[in-house]
Amino acid sequence: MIEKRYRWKSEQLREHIAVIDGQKAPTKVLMNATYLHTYLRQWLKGHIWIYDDRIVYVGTKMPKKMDQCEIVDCSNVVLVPGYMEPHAHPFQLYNPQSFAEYASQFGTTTLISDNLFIILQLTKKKAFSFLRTMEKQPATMYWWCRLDPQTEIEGEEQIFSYQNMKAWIENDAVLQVGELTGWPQLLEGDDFMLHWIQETKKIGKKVEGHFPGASERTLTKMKLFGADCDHEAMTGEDVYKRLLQGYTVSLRYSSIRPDLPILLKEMKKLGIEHYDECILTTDGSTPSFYEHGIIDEMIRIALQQGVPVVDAYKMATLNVARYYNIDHLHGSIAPGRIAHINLLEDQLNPTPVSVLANGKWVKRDGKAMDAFEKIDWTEHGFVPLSFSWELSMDDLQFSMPLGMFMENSVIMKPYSISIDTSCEELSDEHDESFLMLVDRHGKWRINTVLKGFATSVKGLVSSYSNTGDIILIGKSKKDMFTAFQRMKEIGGGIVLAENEQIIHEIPLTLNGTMSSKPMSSLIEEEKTLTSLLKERGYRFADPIYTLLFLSSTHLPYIRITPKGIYDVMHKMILFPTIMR
Ligand SMILES: Nc1ncnc2[nH]cnc12
Repeated sequence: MIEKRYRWKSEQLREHIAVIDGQKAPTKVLMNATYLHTYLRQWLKGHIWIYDDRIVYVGTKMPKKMDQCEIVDCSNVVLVPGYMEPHAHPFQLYNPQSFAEYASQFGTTTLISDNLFIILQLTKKKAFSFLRTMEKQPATMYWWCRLDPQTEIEGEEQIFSYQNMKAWIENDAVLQVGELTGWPQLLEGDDFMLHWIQETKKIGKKVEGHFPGASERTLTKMKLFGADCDHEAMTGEDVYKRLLQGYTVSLRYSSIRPDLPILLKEMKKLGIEHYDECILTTDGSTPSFYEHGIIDEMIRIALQQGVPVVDAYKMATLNVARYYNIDHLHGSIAPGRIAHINLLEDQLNPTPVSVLANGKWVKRDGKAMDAFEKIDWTEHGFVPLSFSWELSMDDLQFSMPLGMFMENSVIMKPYSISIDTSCEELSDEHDESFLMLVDRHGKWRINTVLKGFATSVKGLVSSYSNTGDIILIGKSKKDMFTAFQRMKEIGGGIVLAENEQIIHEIPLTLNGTMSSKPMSSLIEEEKTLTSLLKERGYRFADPIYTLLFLSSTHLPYIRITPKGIYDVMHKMILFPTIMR
């Protein structure tokens, strides 16, 4: 439950009215502003009054009372509403706090985020306490609730129990269910999923799909079940199909699918020049992808592709707010809205020089204002991993006949292993590596071979995975062991070892899945890891996503999961895990 029953108490609303009546001074006035009015689709000139965290007036008047009011002359800037990321996965090495803090510097001050890591790792009580803490930050944090774990785990029924689902869906900070990675089950008759879709729609919240490559028929059926939006369009044709079926379409630009420029080009060719039902998402990219911006970067691409200026901004503001039914709070510079405002040097440069979030300066004249509160992670149940079990060299036995062949960063196909895996170290002459997934509590393990990952990565260990279990990949059993021992010592993380030396590590001290460091450090750590892996023969776009999705069953064709090697198309475990 959210602590506050209403966004603003009755007495606060009376104060807002008192400002208009001249009995109280606003806290800030943005004077002589040229600002984008997303309802009128025009750039207007005027003064914007803010009281605490809310815009209370826009127009040509100045307030009667101005004592202790901060007056900001905006004649040299243009103002746009704060940007909204409608589909964040705030746990790609970063954490919800570090991501929000970093995103705010680029003007993205409202995030609607995946609850996957939270629902899998925390009790409901701890999770909701964390959500309440995040509400106190200058960025606005909303959430979406998964209906499936996108992997095969024991105890799924307890995590996605009736009580848990009901509490999550009814939580005021939760705006939608999805993404529906388990939609094939729904088509096959899963009434659990259908029930929660119905309950969600009943209370006016949204349902997001996950329909890559879906046919017109599937899109129609999923629409009939209740899906509202999908972010998996990979071509202009896909966008068209989704709009035709009445979906809101999230246009994506992410580290594994940087599709936006192509989508916009192809949309134009197909005659789609109306953007009101389109929104923009970076879909949980890995840290280094965000080096040059977040949603601001997507607006820039849209402008470069010739999208009309107002539409480019609307896709990042009002369209998102309208989709989620929160346009009374977000998406425009108008009375009643939360004071998320970006100050730009120029309407063609969407990266702001100054940013107001919840009425507070989070960036001023190009400088970060340190406005975010520090989080006590331990209090919220995010602690370094501790292990009460030992890995032994006996665990590193690889006698499986079936391996996983990487088609790209995330798509894996089954193949027959023909190399000798009884040796201590595999040759650098080929691209097959040992692969093991081991329970973070040490109860089970499953070993196979991964083809295509690299030619000379000796030992890579990661506690960063879909389920939080431990992945070991490498040519050398000794180096896999060395990396594992180091990962244990640092309380979780990604560790690369070679010749029994640690050559790189990314500590992930928040349950082994997220870093507590700021994004700027993390970007460097991730870049180093990627270049070390590339030097050793990793040839795809995103090794972090490879690690995350090795056990994710929403992707074809074969996965390594806590229940065993899993055939996605036939929905069956081919080789079960071995108890240790
Ligand atoms: N389905 C998913 N789960 C977790 N992270 C993601 N990033 C992009 N898609 C994701």
